[in-house]
Amino acid sequence: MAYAQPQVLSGFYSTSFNKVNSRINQSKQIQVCMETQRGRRSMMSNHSTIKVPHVLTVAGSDSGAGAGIQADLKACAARGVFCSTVITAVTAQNTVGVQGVDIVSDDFVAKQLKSVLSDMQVDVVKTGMLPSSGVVKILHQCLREFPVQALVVDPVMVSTSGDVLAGPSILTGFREELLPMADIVTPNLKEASALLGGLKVETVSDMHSAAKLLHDMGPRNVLVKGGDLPDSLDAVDIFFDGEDFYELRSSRLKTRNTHGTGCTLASCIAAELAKGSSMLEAVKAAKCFIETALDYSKDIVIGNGPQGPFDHLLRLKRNIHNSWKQDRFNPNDLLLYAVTDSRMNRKWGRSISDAVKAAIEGGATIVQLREKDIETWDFLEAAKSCLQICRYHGVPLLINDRIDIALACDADGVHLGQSDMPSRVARTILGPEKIIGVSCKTPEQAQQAWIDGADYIGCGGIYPTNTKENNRTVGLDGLKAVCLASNLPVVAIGGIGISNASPVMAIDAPNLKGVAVVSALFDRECVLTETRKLHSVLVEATTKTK
Ligand SMILES: Nc1ncnc2c1ncn2[C@@H]1O[C@H](COP(=O)(O)OP(=O)(O)O)[C@@H](O)[C@H]1O
Ligand SMILES: Cc1ncc(COP(=O)(O)O)c(N)n1
Ligand SMILES: [Mg+2]
Repeated sequence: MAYAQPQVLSGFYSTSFNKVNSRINQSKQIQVCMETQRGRRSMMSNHSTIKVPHVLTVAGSDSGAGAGIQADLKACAARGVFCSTVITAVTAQNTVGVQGVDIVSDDFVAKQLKSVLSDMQVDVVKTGMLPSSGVVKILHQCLREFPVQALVVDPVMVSTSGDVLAGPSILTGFREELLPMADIVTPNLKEASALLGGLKVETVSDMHSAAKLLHDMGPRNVLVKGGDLPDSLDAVDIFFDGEDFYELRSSRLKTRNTHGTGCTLASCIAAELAKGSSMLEAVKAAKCFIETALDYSKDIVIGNGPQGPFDHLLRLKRNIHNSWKQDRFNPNDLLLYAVTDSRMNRKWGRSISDAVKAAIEGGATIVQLREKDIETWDFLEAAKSCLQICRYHGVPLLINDRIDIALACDADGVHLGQSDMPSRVARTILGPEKIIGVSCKTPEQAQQAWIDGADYIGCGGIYPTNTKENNRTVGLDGLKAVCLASNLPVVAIGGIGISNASPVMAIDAPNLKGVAVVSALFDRECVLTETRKLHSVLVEATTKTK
């Protein structure tokens, strides 16, 4: 079967996703910027207890720390998820290859599995090196006894260096026990071929066929990874959910440091699932992470062999290198901008921090506290507790108007109106590292905000709204004029919700990064559900080719 040739998108980190309709064989090109795909919906149960998203990896140890358990731990740490470990084998491994394998006994694997699963509220299990059919059987039994939210199976068989990590004896266990209970299986070309009894899997077209055949073995989703596709300019993976095929393409980085990409990809998928992402979102986020991490690490030198490890913790490194400019504000964080309103919270009987927590669980990517009618003391206390929640999830917290509150709680920045403190004065007070946003209705105001050292512009009201009295509506034309005139990223605000966010995002302006919402999230019974719905709408809108 021939598949439509996807167009390769240009630009830095331009992972692209090409949905191929399985029936009519037409393709739809969609692009996702990796930074917008951060899953942030972890599960927190109530005010005082925080449920940490938890992945359990069942895999082998790699002494060189590029792959296996070590890669899984680092990948989960990088994605903000707790990771526990059941070790199935200890390998003596470096950048040259695998010098030895010591298999952990079936009984002791069972003991580790029971220890963790019986006690630690695991959300997602991810498997890597399973060196014997006995281990596959034990895992199958344990997962029946202790069911988890999702199972990610990376059917590791041979290392990149060509050394065997699990022999053909495990194939039956995979086919009969693990794949039918898997939510996703992520074979590379060789593994897909082995699972399919030696079928040739060498081209993108072969990968489509393999994904379909593997899906028939029972897993809910299949990702056939094309890291080893010969002569491919892109790193192409094929995702099949049983209905549609997606070609996930990212630029192929020229680097020797690709040892552990498969383990990392599967762990990232597991981590995103544990945080509440859908499968496709999780896979896209994981693919984007690999591309960024490989690019960041392409020139590092560890070891003398042909297969180096890469650096998973690039974010921490960036901080160490003090390049704060990249880290302090990411314009893509404007995607789903939640603005609180104390009146609405009172109406629905929830605290500010409960509202913020639910919005973040639903996918809010930045939060602004806009509390017009509370005492300073109460505002500061609320800001402190919201900041704790935001920091935990890596979501920036801004304060509306009140520079004093922002400074007192060390929030990430402020949002200012045209009649508040001018942004150039705010910048001198707050210093270079804080985020400053400014509300603008006209191209002139947008130009001024840039001159004054703001980081982003809030443009609105787009549609009529009751949240802000006497607020002139600028409409989609006004938004477009501001975007065109602005050197800064823009977030649209005013009367936007699930039903009308798509046309806003569809205006042809690359610096329009997202929508800010008040009532659509907070004047509703369930903030979490509404935020989730809006998040899906925005992800869909930003991934469609304009
Ligand atoms: N040089 C590369 N540049 C960009 N992405 C890559 C590169 N090599 C592998 N990948 C990606 O890393 C992930 C793991 O793929 P692969 O290397 O095929 O699996 P495995 O490590 O299990 O053999 C895939 O998403 C693949 O596209
Ligand atoms: C313990 C262990 N698990 C998995 C892999 C596969 O990783 P890669 O395919 O990148 O070599 C590995 N080399 N070692
Ligand atoms: Mg690899």
